[in-house]
Amino acid sequence: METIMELNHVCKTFKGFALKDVSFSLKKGFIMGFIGANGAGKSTTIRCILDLIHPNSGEIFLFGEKANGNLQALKQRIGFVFDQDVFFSALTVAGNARVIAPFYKNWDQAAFRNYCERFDLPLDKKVKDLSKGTKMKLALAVALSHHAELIIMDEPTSGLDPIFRKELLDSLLDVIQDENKAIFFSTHLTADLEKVADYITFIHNGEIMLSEETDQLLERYVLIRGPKASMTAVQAITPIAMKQTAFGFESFAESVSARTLHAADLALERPTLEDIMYYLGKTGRGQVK
Ligand SMILES: Nc1ncnc2c1ncn2[C@@H]1O[C@H](COP(=O)(O)OP(=O)(O)OP(=O)(O)O)[C@@H](O)[C@H]1O
Repeated sequence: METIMELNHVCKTFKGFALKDVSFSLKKGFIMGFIGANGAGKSTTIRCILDLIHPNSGEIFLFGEKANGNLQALKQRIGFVFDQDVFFSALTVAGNARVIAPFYKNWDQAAFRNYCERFDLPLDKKVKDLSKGTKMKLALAVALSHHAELIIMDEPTSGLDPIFRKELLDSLLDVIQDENKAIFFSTHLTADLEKVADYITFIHNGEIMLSEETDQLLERYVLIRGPKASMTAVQAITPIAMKQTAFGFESFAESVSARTLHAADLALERPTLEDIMYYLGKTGRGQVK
């Protein structure tokens, strides 16, 4: 599959924070989730991709073309959603669409109306009177209505109720049926990603800790719980992390190394993405890819 987005050794320094040597890529036909703690550098990375800020070094390619300084043309092929107000607040939803439409060669008014219906968006309501979640729905409807090949979203599900979040995730899965498209989005809601993301990229303190297939990642690690008496056996496999709990201990280890454990009083569990983020972030032990 063809690569649609590629970051090569991107660096950006602010006072007190730096994106360091950020490299990863996304292929057509896939959804990639971008995760990391508050202040890890997700929005900064997305702003670099969209040429809203300029990296100090490194290269970004979109659709095989160098993006820095050339994004105006490429933006036609990108749908983006930010967690901030980007609309004309005094205009209605329909009015905003009228203003935005001419900027996109492939604007599809029928698709926009369809998404408005599907997302329960009131066409005749002024944007300033919409709730935060409804504004997010509008941003999504716009992003999906000009046949973008690459959808980039910064925290699209924040402020959305669980029902709409589910609808949104279903819409993303619909969009990705077209194998020529790809979706990249940051979120703190890792459970959502386990449902839809083919790939996960994890950033920690401005560095990419890992970028790999979600299934592979979830299988790579294991959570081990047991009574204090079994701690020595688990320590012997040199787990990535281990902590005492009220009932014994919890340990986070590579699945491969845990294969040698046979104690009957140990419970081995597949970690969630949140567990993986927590333990790799805390120990700084992600594999740089
Ligand atoms: N224009 C700027 N000038 C100086 N520092 C900045 C600027 N933009 C971002 N930063 C800093 O860069 C760091 C990373 O911020 P960023 O918004 O990329 O994190 P994030 O991973 O998106 O966090 P969150 O999940 O909280 O949204 C933060 O410490 C932030 O204060």
